[in-house]
Amino acid sequence: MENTLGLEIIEVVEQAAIASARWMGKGEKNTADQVAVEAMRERMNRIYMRGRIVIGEGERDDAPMLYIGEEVGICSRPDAKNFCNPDELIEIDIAVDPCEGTNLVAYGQPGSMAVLAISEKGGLFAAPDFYMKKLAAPPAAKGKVDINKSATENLKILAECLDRSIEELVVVVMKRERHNDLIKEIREAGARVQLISDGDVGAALSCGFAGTNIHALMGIGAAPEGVISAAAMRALGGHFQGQLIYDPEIVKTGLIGESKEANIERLKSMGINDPDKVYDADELASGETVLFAACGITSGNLMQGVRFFNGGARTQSLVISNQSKTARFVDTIHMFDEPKSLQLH
Ligand SMILES: O=C(COP(=O)(O)O)[C@@H](O)[C@H](O)[C@H](O)[C@H](O)COP(=O)(O)O
Ligand SMILES: [Mn+2]
Ligand SMILES: [Mn+2]
Repeated sequence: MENTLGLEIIEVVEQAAIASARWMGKGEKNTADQVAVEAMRERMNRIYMRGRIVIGEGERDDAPMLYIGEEVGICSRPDAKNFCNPDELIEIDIAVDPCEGTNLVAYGQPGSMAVLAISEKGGLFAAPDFYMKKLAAPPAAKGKVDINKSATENLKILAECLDRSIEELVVVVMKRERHNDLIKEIREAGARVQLISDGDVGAALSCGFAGTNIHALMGIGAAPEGVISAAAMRALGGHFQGQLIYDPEIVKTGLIGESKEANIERLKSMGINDPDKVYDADELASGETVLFAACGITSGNLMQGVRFFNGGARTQSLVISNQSKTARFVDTIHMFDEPKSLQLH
């Protein structure tokens, strides 16, 4: 599954990032998102694969493209037999966020990226469009920190695992009213907090690498992004746990239905009978093969954003595979027409 797909998905995220980056700083988040979706879908549909979107642009936006359940890839087409033998290809599930951090792109802020995760059919948790309480931490703390423990306890464990003091830890938390108590607790425990407005996939991913100066992600973000983060952390060997949040009182945004009871029913109808279950990375991304790819739209901790020059652009991407056990940073020059020069950096 991995061989050529690992290379093709780089181009998928690159094309989405380039399209979105053209709208960087223009204050139009919907356009920045839409062009990324179109570019991602267009490139994805040129891959010889039988893919199905399990996490996509679906529920929140009622999107017409890359919606949950959409079949993608040449070998999913009705006329597939003219191009490939679909029976020889395994079916794969795909989780996408063509523009993760649409606000970041629209306002020219750091940390936005085009991302996707891939596994065999059934290998990615088809998370409902709910919120998710998340805990991400570096590989050294895998299985040691625990989302059921308090932030204070986890910071003590994390400090031990990373052989540093709590004061030397940085925790990323989304700047939301629902996190006021969490932020207070982290600060009182002695750690430092990096508040972000958007983009918790990038924050989770940053925990997987030493040198980012980010040691944990705590708090509540969106569930689909949680699955994508889990896929990356599973492939990297980092820690990730997620727990669905279905009580509108907790998230304080009113975006997940009117009542806790109705949400529990909705989860049941999706086959989720234990709404409080804590999922770890191996459950959210359970497939034998898990591939993750991201391309920076605006610059972040791990990747530079898209840099346009006369006739071309330069991108930086990251592809992680649990099979080849590689985290590959890919630096690409894209030649649109005939550039007068090729930008080296
Ligand atoms: O920032 C985010 C937005 O993603 P996108 O719409 O693709 O640009 C995600 O990283 C977050 O996980 C999440 O969507 C956010 O926390 C939702 O929470 P809220 O803004 O409080 O409704
Ligand atoms: Mn997102
Ligand atoms: Mn998005």
